[in-house]
Amino acid sequence: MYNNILDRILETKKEELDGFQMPEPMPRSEKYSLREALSRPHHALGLIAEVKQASPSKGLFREKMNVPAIAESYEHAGADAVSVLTDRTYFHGSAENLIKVRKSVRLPVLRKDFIIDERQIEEAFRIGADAVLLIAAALEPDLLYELYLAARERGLESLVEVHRIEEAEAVLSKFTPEIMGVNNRDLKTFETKLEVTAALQGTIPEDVVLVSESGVQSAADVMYLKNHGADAALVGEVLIRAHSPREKVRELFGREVNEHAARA
Ligand SMILES: O=P(O)(O)OC[C@@H](O)[C@@H](O)c1c[nH]c2ccccc12
Repeated sequence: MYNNILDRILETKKEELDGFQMPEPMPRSEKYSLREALSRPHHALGLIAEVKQASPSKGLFREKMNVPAIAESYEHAGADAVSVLTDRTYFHGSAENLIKVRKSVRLPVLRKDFIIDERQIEEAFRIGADAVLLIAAALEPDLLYELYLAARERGLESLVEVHRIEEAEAVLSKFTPEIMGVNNRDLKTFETKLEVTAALQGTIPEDVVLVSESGVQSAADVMYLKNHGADAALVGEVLIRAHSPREKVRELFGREVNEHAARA
């Protein structure tokens, strides 16, 4: 029936959109640029730290999540941006979580969801997101480009996510996003291999900010990505599971990685 989890998620998303309610616009605070933040990161490798309570592959990461406290600890640890899952069904996310993060940090906030309809872009704008995720595996190139333009019209940036070279080439044959994500997670097996980022670095143009997503577990992983073309990493599970997200960021992105980069 589904050749991967994404097909199942997208079917649910389409049903959810039938009952879609557009939220009232939040008062917009300052606009933060994700591209700018990732172009001059606090550490040797940029960091988008993720607020994600559960996932289809791993289940629940935490019973309860103090979202403002987690977001603040990310900011104090030197994250360059915060990614917030707003998908409710499979990730226990919510628009409310994004609003809480928006109110807690002075950083770019990325809306992480399965966006297939312009109404979700308008919603992202209204709840205070600075950027949205657009998943190439979920969108035909024309629709992906339309949603990218719809985001840009609202002053929102897009992180265009690919899983393999063919997807990247299909996107790049149409337009060049300012920020691209390489998702190291195989949507069929849920296995993550950081080599996926290394394999794609030659395909993604130099002037595109390259974010490696998923599977980062250690400082060695961060150094590997730094040495294989990534400008930033998007990290969720290890941070959300950590007793102290702030300590975990320091362990993964801190001194050792900065010293290594300085020597390189
Ligand atoms: O928890 P991890 O392995 O650090 O992965 C984070 C992030 O990359 C992952 O949550 C993700 C990447 N792309 C997505 C698209 C939808 C939902 C989730 C994602």
